[in-house]
Formats: sequence, C-alpha cells, structure tokens
Amino acid sequence: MKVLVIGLGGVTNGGKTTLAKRLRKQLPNCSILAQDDFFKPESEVEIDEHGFKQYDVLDALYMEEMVTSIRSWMKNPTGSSVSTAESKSTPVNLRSTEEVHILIAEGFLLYNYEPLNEVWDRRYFLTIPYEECKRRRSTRVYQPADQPGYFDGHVWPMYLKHKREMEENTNNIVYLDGTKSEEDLFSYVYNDIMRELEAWKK
Ligand SMILES: Nc1ncnc2c1ncn2[C@@H]1O[C@H](COP(=O)(O)OP(=O)(O)OP(=O)(O)O)[C@@H](O)[C@H]1O
Ligand SMILES: NC(=O)c1ccc[n+]([C@@H]2O[C@H](CO)[C@@H](O)[C@H]2O)c1
Repeated sequence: MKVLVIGLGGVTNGGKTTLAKRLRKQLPNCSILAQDDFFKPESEVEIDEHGFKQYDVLDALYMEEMVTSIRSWMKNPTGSSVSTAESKSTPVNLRSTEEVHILIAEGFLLYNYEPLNEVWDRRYFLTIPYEECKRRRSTRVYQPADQPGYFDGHVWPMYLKHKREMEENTNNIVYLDGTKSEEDLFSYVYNDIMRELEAWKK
C-alpha cells in the first residue's frame, strides 16, 4: 500500500479549501484534513498590545494534535479514528487504486512547524496578491469576525513573516498562482499528483 501526504498551504483565502475539495472528487481514496479544525477556542488565543486576537500564529493552533492526526492516518488510512472528510467518488484513471491512499492537509500555516516537515510527499503553496487577498477576506465571516483593521494589523503582516521564514527553511515548495481559474489550478495539481503516482507504479 502507498500513502501520499500532500500539503496544500498558502495565504488566507488563496483558494485552498476549494482546490482541495475538487482534488478529492477526482483522486483515488483521497481524504482532506483541514488545519482550521485545530484552532484553539477564542478564550485561549492571545491578544496583542493593539487589541488584535493572535489567530494567525502557530500558538493559536493545537499543532501537536494535528501531527498526531496526520501520523495516525499514515499508519491506518482507512481507519475511522482520524477526523477527515473522505472522497465518496469512484477512483478514476488508475489501476490498483486500492493500493493508493492520499491525504491532502490544507491550511495557512503548514510549513512553519518543524515536526510536520518530514511528513510531506509534496508541498504546494497558493499565493494571491495583497489587494485580492484583502478583497476576498472582506467577504468572509470568521468566528469571531475580523476586528476593524485586522487584515492590515495582523493577518497580512503575519502572512509575510511566515512566508519569509518558510522560504528560509524549506525547499521543494511548488508555488501556485491563486488568481488562476479554479479549473487551471485543479488540472495542474491533479496532473502533477497523477504523475507522481504513475512513477510509483513503475
Ligand atoms: N481560483 C479562484 N479564483 C477566484 N476565486 C477563488 C478561486 N478559488 C477560490 N476562490 C474564492 O476565494 C475565496 C476563498 O476560497 P477558499 O475558502 O477556498 O480559500 P482558503 O484558502 O481555504 O481560505 P481560508 O483558509 O482563509 O479559509 C472564496 O470566496 C472562493 O470562492
Ligand atoms: N477557525 C477559527 O477558529 C478562526 C477564528 C478566527 C480567525 N480565523 C482565521 O482563519 C484563517 C485561516 O484559515 C486565519 O487567517 C485566521 O485569522 C479562524
């Protein structure tokens, strides 16, 4: 049996969830694990001197639990103990599909946490420019909702800081331009993963 752990990281509102769901429909035995499911409750999230809740940092997340979830999926991809959303579709375009299991872990802060660095078979990173990110984010309602000035005061500066640290410490990141169409993004990543699976079968 082959297990493939795919990281789909990138900026908030870059389109990670949209792309992951689309991939899950088409890839064989594919599950999604969302980093957003590991946020701490609001009462445990720190507040900085400007009054901004510190959600866009590793400390706001139960990262050890996320590692445990990924590792237990890797040991037993068909087990039910891990909270992942699983594909219900019939696998396509692949013989011996029952031997392949794919986990897409999607989230905004995947590659800055050392204990996760060795789990990835492939690392993707979606980017969109500042203006587009701010626009998309303004259409979303988080729980709790973004405070006034939150994007410029917390979200974007933390994104730039983490991206810089990631670039200093991590190799082999495949950057994806999140302003491309959903269809283009899907077919690029789908073909990339299928090539990897074909190479494994040989
Ligand atoms: N390729 C695309 N082109 C234009 N808009 C897109 C594209 N993909 C997703 N979107 C839109 O961008 C917004 C964010 O998408 P999505 O929820 O998939 O992003 P995300 O990276 O998972 O966000 P977050 O992790 O911050 O919640 C949504 O309104 C979605 O419809
Ligand atoms: N899911 C949450 O608990 C939560 C609460 C407040 C803000 N967020 C935002 O989610 C994004 C990552 O998807 C981050 O930019 C957080 O600001 C999440």
